[in-house]
Amino acid sequence: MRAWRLLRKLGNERLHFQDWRMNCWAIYLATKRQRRWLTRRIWKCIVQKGDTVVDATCGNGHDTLALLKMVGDGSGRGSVYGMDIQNCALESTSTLIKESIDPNEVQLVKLFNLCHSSMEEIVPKGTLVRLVAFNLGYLPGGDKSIITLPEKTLHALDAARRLLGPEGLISIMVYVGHPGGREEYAAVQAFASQLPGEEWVCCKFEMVNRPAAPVLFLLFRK
Ligand SMILES: C[S@@+](CC[C@H](N)C(=O)[O-])C[C@H]1O[C@@H](n2cnc3c(N)ncnc32)[C@H](O)[C@@H]1O
Repeated sequence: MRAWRLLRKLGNERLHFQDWRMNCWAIYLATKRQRRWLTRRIWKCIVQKGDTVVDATCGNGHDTLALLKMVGDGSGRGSVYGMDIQNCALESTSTLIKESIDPNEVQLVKLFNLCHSSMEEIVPKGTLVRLVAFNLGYLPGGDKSIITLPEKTLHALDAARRLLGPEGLISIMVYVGHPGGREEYAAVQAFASQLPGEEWVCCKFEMVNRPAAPVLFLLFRK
């Protein structure tokens, strides 16, 4: 889907929610729930049933589950490759999925204890990935000293770039409020800025009057 079609679709969505809060989409980044809502609305415009997608930071599994619901069509098509470097995160993800999804759909998710910089090792060669989702930072409710690191994140973004098919999306939620967050933001910004404009449309949602609010980067492949 071309970027302008996505924006038009989002614009139509917005018409269903006309109230004072909706004058600016950026307001959707104000709370965690609103951030999730906006991010998933965007993913839904891109992801189709039967697609292959990657969750590069499974955490507690909320994004993995949302992606699974988007790709599963009840006929066994669609795949979600999920990874995290913490076993406890993968266990939470696995439990959430088993509790929330029809057992037939559970097998569409493949979870790996792996650094996202190695994501190319688990996605079968030749597979065109529709979406790669990054939710950076630390595991909510977990050890806050275990965070995503700019160097690994940059390798992972490069791997995601190679895996992504045409009209696909790399979605990156960056948290700037914890130590190291600003450096990671700068690294993601630098990565997005150097992607060629003929092939990529890169943008970000950023709260201009809340410097510590998370920033959503969207890298669309034309
Ligand atoms: C903000 S949480 C993700 C939240 C998750 N998307 C959800 O919906 O609950 C970030 C996760 O990234 C994981 N992580 C940190 N470094 C990583 C790496 N190099 N590769 C993969 N996962 C990593 C952390 O263990 C943590 O669980």
